[in-house]
Amino acid sequence: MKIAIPNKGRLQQPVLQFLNSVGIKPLASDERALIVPTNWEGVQLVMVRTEDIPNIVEAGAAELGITGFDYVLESGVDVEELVHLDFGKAKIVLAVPVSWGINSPEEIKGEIRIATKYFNIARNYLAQKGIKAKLVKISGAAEVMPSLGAADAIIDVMSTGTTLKLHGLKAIDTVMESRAVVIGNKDWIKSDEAERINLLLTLMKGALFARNKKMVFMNVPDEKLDKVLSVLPAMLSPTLSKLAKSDAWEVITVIDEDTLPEIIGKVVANGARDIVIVDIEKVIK
Ligand SMILES: Nc1ncnc2c1ncn2[C@@H]1O[C@H](COP(=O)(O)OP(=O)(O)OP(=O)(O)O)[C@@H](O)[C@H]1O
Ligand SMILES: O=P(O)(O)OC[C@H]1O[C@H](OP(=O)(O)OP(=O)(O)O)[C@H](O)[C@@H]1O
Ligand SMILES: [Mg+2]
Repeated sequence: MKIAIPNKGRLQQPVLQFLNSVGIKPLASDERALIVPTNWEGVQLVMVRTEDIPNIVEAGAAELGITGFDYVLESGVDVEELVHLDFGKAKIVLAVPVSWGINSPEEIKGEIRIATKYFNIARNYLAQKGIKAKLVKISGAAEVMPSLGAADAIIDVMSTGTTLKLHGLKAIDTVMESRAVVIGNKDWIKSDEAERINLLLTLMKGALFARNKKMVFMNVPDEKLDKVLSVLPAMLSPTLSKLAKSDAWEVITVIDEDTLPEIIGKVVANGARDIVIVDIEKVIK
């Protein structure tokens, strides 16, 4: 089975870390190798350009691929969107010079030139909004185009907004939101690999679900148990076991990292003791 992943760029490291959390690790091979074996027998990583991954998967050259959702839309391919991931988050925005003094696309006057590498996404967006524009196709460094005079405005990817600001531009509308996604070839389900691909997808969802979640163990005296349970969330319900040598319970539960400080504060106030917090690797549902 082949999984197409970015060979460079900002998605490469998070994708490798994510695969690592699923248990797939590239085996050492020539640094310049574009097809890399992994510790999973028969699973190979195909290292290609992030924007080429949708086409490679659609063509069936790789059963699975991990890329940005923006590139999936832009390439207009017919692939399965299998698992939406929690990294590579960015927005595609319409940005104009701050000096125009406008705050929305409706305020744009006349026909403008817009530089973008998201040609198809931009064309659809402009048609939908009824904005008259000529698209200037570029392949990067969009922010410099207005000051160069190559375009009046841009449709480009933004995360912190620092690059826009640095170039005297301002986002006036969000065209789409993007993050990394696992895509699959439409025919994969019929392939010999279907069973292994399904196992892999289950592990991926498990690793994703387990992120930012902690397993929490605590001891609670019998008379405090109801009060402690009342402040605990759990996937189904907390697990309870009676401690052998005292009139107390061990309570085991899963807590979201974001809410952990608040909940730990509450259980301590309600009488829980000896609290142990551990990372969860995967949750298979
Ligand atoms: N701040 C950001 N800037 C650009 N892309 C981002 C950002 N945050 C997330 N992404 C996502 O990462 C992917 C871009 O990766 P890609 O490898 O094409 O470009 P890169 O990281 O800019 O590398 P390069 O442009 O040098 O090839 C897109 O799917 C995009 O949505
Ligand atoms: O909102 P920000 O946090 O400032 O990030 C957005 C910038 O990052 C990317 O540039 P990159 O360095 O990838 O160069 P590129 O445009 O040549 O791909 C993107 O194209 C923007 O320029
Ligand atoms: Mg880039």
